[in-house]
Amino acid sequence: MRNIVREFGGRRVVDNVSLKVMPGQVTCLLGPSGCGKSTTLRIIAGVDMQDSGEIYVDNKLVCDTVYRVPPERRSIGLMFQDFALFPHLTVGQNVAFGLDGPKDETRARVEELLGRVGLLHFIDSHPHELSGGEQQRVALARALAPRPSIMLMDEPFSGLDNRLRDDIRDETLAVLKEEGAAVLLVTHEPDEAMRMADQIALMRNGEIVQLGAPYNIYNRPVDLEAARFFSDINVIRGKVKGALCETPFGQFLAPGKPDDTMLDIAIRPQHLRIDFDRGGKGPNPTSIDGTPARGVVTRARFMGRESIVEFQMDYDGSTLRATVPSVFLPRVGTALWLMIRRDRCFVFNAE
Ligand SMILES: Nc1ncnc2c1ncn2[C@@H]1O[C@H](COP(=O)(O)OP(=O)(O)OP(=O)(O)O)[C@@H](O)[C@H]1O
Repeated sequence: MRNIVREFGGRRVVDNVSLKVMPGQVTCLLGPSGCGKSTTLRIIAGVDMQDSGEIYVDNKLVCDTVYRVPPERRSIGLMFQDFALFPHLTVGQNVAFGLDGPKDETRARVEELLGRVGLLHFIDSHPHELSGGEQQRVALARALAPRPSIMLMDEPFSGLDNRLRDDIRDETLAVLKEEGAAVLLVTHEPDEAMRMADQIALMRNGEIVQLGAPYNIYNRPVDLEAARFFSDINVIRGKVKGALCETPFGQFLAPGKPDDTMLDIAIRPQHLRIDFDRGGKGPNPTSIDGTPARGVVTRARFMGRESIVEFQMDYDGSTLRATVPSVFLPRVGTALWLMIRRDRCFVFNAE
C-alpha cells in the first residue's frame, strides 16, 4: 500500500500509510486500540475505501481513488476474531466454501488443509461439535483454501483462552509459512507480534512510526512511547553538558545533543542491576554500569519466574522498578544500590 489516507469526519484515522508485505512473511500491524489498524485492514480488503493512495497485489493495482477491484477478486483471505463458520455446513463443506474447481480437486485441497491443521478426522462433523480452538483452525483452513496471495488477520486469537492461544499461534504460523501467503496480522498485543512477526509495523495515531524485525523494534525503539509499548520502563532525566548527559547514575553519552538539552534515559526493569549496601556505600562505579544510586525498597513481589522490586530513590524520591530472576525478595525498607547498564539504556529527547 502506498500513501493510504482515510478520514472520518475530518479526522485522519489512517495517515499516509505505506507498507509492503512479502510472500511467506508475517507482518504485524501493532498498536493501541483506536490507532487505525482495522481501518487499514478493511481498506486493503476492499470493504472500506481510502481517500487517497493506492493498493497493489502482486504488483498489480487493485485500488486507487478511481479504479477499484471488488473485494472478492483481490486474492485476499480474511480471518477475524469473530470468524463465523457456517453452522449448517460440515467442517469439510466450510473449508470448501470458497473453492469452485472440479470436485476431486476441491476434495483433495480440503483434505490437505484439514490434515495440515490436524483436523482431518472432523471433516464430516459440524462446527458446534468442535472446541473454540478447533473452530479457529477450521477458519484458518477455510481462509487459506483458495490460495490467497494475501492473508489479512484481525486479532484472530483474541477469543481464545491464554494457554490455548500460544499453541494455536505457533500452529497457525507454521501453516501460514507452508502456504507462503503474505500475511498482515493486526494485534494490540506486543507479545503476539513478537511471537508471530517477521516484521512489525508499529502504528500510532494513524501513522506507522516504526517498521522492523521484532528484535530491532524491541532493542532500538524510536521513542519513549515505542519503548514503553513493549514493556514497563524506567525513566531518568538528565541535562546535556559537552555531549554527556549528567544523571544521578553518572554520565551517559549524548553525541550531537546541544548543551542544556533535557534527555530521558530509559531502561527496562530487567536491565537495572541491584547491589548491596555496604555501610552506606555502594559498589564502585564502572564504565559498563556507571555510578550506583541508592534507593529503599518500597515493594517486592514474587511473580514466579521473576520478582519485581520497587525502589524509592534517595536522589529525588522517584520510583524505579527492577525485575530480578527467580526469588529475590528484599524486605520493605531495605537500602540497596541500583546501576544502569550502559548498553541497555535508550536515550531520547525529554518529552
Ligand atoms: N466508519 C467509521 N466512521 C467513523 N469513525 C470510524 C469508522 N471506522 C473507524 N472509525 C474511527 O477510526 C479510529 C480507528 O479505528 P480502528 O478500528 O481502525 O482502530 P484499531 O486500531 O483497529 O482499534 P481496535 O484495536 O480497538 O480495533 C477509531 O477512533 C474509530 O472510532
